[in-house]
Amino acid sequence: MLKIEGVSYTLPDDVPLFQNFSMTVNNGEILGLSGKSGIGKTTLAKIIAGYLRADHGQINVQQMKGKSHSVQLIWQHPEQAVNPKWRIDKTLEEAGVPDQSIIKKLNILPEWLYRYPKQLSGGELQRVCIARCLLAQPEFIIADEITTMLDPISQAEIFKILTEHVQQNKIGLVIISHDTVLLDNLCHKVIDFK
Ligand SMILES: Nc1ncnc2c1ncn2[C@@H]1O[C@H](COP(=O)(O)OP(=O)(O)OP(=O)(O)O)[C@@H](O)[C@H]1O
Repeated sequence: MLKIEGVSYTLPDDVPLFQNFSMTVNNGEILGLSGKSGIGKTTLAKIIAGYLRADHGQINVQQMKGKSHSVQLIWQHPEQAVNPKWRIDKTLEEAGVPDQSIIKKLNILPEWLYRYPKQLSGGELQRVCIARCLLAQPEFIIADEITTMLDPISQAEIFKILTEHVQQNKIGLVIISHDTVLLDNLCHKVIDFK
C-alpha cells in the first residue's frame, strides 16, 4: 500500500501550492488524478517518487517485495528523463532485470537499442522509458501525462500494456491526466486534485 498523508508543498517563492493532501493506492489498484493545469500534479508526483521533499506530511510505502526503488515515475517528457549520452541499450540495462518479454510487449525494435535518445521519436522514446520503469520491478508507478505526444491508437496500446502489466503483477498505478474520459475508462477510482 502507498499512503500519502497530509502532504503540503510550498514553492521556492514561498507561495503555498497545496496543503494537507492525502490519498491511498493499493497494490494492483489503478487510480486517476486529474486537475487543472498548474495545480501541482507533477509536483505531487515528484514528491511521491522522492525527487522533491514535502514541507509537511508523510509518504509511506508498505513494500511487499522489499525493493529500494519501489516507486517509479514515468515522466511527461521522455527526452528529459534519459541520459542523452547513453545509447538505449545502456539505459535499459541500467534499469534492472533484462526481461525480454517486457521489451517485446512494448514493441521496442532491436535496431533502436544501438541508437541515442535523440535518434528516436518522442513516442518511441516514451516506450523505452516505460520499459525501463517496468524492468525496475516497482511496486507503484506514477504515470504523469505519459501519452501526450502519441496518436490515439498508440495511446490506447500503451495504456493497454501498462494496465495489464500492473494488474498481473499487483502494482499500484497512478495515472495523471487531463483526459477525464481516459481516466474514467482505465481507473478504479479518479481523484480531482483541487
Ligand atoms: N521550481 C519552481 N519554481 C517556481 N514555481 C514552480 C516550480 N516548479 C513548478 N512551479 C509552479 O508550480 C505550479 C505547479 O506546477 P506543476 O507542474 O506541478 O502543475 P501541474 O498540475 O502538473 O500542471 P500541468 O497539468 O500543466 O502539467 C505551477 O504554477 C508552476 O509554475
